[in-house]
Amino acid sequence: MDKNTQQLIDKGEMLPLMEEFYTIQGEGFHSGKAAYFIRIGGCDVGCHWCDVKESWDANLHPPTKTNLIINNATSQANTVVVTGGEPLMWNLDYLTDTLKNNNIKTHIETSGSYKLSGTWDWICLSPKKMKLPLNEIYKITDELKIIIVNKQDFKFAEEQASKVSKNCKLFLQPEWSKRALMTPQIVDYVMKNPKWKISLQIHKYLNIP
Ligand SMILES: C[S@@+](CC[C@H](N)C(=O)[O-])C[C@H]1O[C@@H](n2cnc3c(N)ncnc32)[C@H](O)[C@@H]1O
Ligand SMILES: Nc1nc2[nH]cc(C(=O)O)c2c(=O)[nH]1
Ligand code: SF4
Ligand SMILES: [Mg+2]
Repeated sequence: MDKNTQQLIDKGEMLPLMEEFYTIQGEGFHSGKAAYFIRIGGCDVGCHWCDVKESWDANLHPPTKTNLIINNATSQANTVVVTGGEPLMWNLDYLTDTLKNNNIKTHIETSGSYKLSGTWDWICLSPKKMKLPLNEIYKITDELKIIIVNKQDFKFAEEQASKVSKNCKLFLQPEWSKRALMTPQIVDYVMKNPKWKISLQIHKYLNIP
């Protein structure tokens, strides 16, 4: 990569964009809400069940001018969800400052394993055992979303819930390929522990992006 592109990436004026699409938020607290998704490439967390492994190698996703992404988003939506890959691998200050100047709500989906950048109206933290969130994000996270792959993940969920603020919304989401086995266990767990809610990936049931 040339020096100029690298400098623009460092300033957040370019980002390795994988895809952008206007859809319905399918997960968690804002499930059902129309939102423009910006998926930035690059992730080194390595969840074996990740549903966007194509995002992992940032080099496969061309550096794109952040202003172009912003223009596309603001012409279509009033809420943007920044996801990846792991979006916090990149400087998101320029993206979110400009979106907010345009009165767009900024939401992020993150594992929290990199330093926070950007200004957020909504932070959805989905911690991963292989690369835990940095401590700084727990207290400011609006929503904790734990992926349930097996029974041990309920214990992990409670450990992670003990670190967030008391106002943080708590969600358990079945890992997609294990949903037949784990969804009934989540239903049972939520009825016994009603501080949690279940989050289904409704976009996958609706066959939308
Ligand atoms: C693809 S990740 C990208 C953002 C960030 N890397 C993260 O993990 O939060 C977006 C959301 O999808 C969840 N997710 C990924 N693969 C999944 C799967 N197979 N089943 C259920 N949820 C999944 C993640 O835990 C995260 O909450
Ligand atoms: N519709 C829809 N909702 C989503 N919520 C979180 C997603 C993500 O991949 O981060 C996602 C996604 O990929 N599609
Ligand atoms: S942290 Fe997110 S993007 Fe990275 S592997 Fe895990 S689910 Fe996929
Ligand atoms: Mg997804």
